[in-house]
Amino acid sequence: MWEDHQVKKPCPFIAVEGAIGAGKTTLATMLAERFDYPLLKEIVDENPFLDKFYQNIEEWAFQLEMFFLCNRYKQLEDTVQNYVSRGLPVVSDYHIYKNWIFAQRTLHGDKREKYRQIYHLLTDDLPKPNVIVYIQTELATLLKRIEKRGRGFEQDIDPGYLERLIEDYETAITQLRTQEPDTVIITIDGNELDFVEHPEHFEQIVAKIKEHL
Ligand SMILES: Nc1ncnc2c1ncn2[C@@H]1O[C@H](COP(=O)(O)OP(=O)(O)OP(=O)(O)O)[C@@H](O)[C@H]1O
Ligand SMILES: Nc1nc(=O)c2ncn([C@H]3C[C@H](O)[C@@H](CO)O3)c2[nH]1
Repeated sequence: MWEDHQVKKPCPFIAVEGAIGAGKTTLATMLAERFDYPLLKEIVDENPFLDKFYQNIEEWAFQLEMFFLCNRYKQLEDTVQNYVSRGLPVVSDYHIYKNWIFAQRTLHGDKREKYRQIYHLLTDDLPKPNVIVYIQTELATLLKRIEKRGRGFEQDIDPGYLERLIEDYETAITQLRTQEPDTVIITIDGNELDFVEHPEHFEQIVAKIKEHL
């Protein structure tokens, strides 16, 4: 029974975030299994714009960002309906804010402004994750992981683009801490903690998350 002074914690809605290849899908999958929560996973293989985008970012950015936004909006709408609004936990390998992080990097001028308006219209009233697990990584780690995963269209990604995204993520996480003070943000050192090879590293992450559930 809850005493008066106890505050009931919200149902876990956990998002794993980090730059390209940081290990979001890997960690989110492991967490979903460990906590026995459903996993909300990004669809990559059916994206018709990704390889074109990496060949010519200027030309394809708007189509790609809109595609990601609409897809994630639909996925999250379903997730809210099936889980969040029913008080059921869920773990996701992205946070919707990621759309705006990327769009600010890839879109400029009029297109960015149009995107910004649509982004807010679609996402402002969506329930947001209450726990963010942020995998912080340096460039060398990302390059290694991208190579290891071996997706053809990512092999020629400009390291400068990744470097800027690492900085964009740092800025975004700092902003989220201020804008959403009730959201728990757990930062993981993705260079030092290897939750794939070292079970004890995974246990450390699980223990940290459990403190907030
Ligand atoms: N801690 C880790 N140690 C070693 N390899 C890892 C680790 N985390 C992920 N990997 C490997 O790195 C690659 C990228 O991982 P993953 O697909 O989970 O990244 P992601 O952040 O979801 O990527 P994206 O941004 O493209 O969605 C995969 O081959 C995965 O097996
Ligand atoms: N431009 C852009 N905007 C996004 O919202 C976005 N989300 C993911 N990605 C890229 C990273 C991986 O290559 C690949 C799989 O995550 O897709 C994105 N690229």
